[in-house]
Amino acid sequence: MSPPAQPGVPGGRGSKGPPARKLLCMCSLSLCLTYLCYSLMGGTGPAALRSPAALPASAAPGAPRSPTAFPVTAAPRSPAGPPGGPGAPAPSAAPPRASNGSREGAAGAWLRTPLAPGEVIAAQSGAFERDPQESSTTDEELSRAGSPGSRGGGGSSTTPDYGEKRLPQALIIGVKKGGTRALLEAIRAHPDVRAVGTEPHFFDRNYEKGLEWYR
Ligand SMILES: Nc1ncnc2c1ncn2[C@@H]1O[C@H](COP(=O)(O)OS(=O)(=O)O)[C@@H](OP(=O)(O)O)[C@H]1O
Repeated sequence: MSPPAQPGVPGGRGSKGPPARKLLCMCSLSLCLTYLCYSLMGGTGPAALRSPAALPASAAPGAPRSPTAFPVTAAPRSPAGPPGGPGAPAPSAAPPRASNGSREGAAGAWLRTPLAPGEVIAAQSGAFERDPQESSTTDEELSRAGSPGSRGGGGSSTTPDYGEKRLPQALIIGVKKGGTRALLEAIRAHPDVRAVGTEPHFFDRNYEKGLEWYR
């Protein structure tokens, strides 16, 4: 029969409480001091004064510290992002864009090189800007060149600006949203191609108007 342990006596049952609490307090205090020192040395801005509870788990005391794990000291962004990532610049291996705005250069760049989202519009507009001397023809140009009733049939089949009106040598047929416009624009980039600007819908809507209208 052993005597009951006296509180405060080392080795006693009751003596476990106070030292454990003291140890816990010391640990907490040291953690607080560590965090305070870390904030003063490396932290800047109001976020440095956040309480540890507000920190993410990766920045909690005891977790491995790294510059990116701490929200205040964000890692400096490198000027060039990862290759292929969103917003990444075009690879340097890509052929250079034509700077003189020539049709061949722009069209070639459009056809051969992957373009950044912002470049698509510029390249396309450069590629398909047509001067009056160009052989490609749009409906608007045809109607401007001919008389108002030139498509109504019975008129002359020649225009002063574009020569003889001829039936097409090739047709692009496709379902709606099948990419026919993209195909047309790609083919139209060739200087020897004349093409209508809008779909004439001859076979499905305007067949009754006849071939004179279609020319
Ligand atoms: N190469 C290629 N690959 C995948 N998708 C492509 C391609 N070229 C064109 N498109 C898409 O086709 C849609 C336009 O098709 P159309 O020109 O036939 O449209 S229309 O019916 O004449 O209005 C249009 O789709 P939406 O943007 O959804 O309308 C184009 O983005």
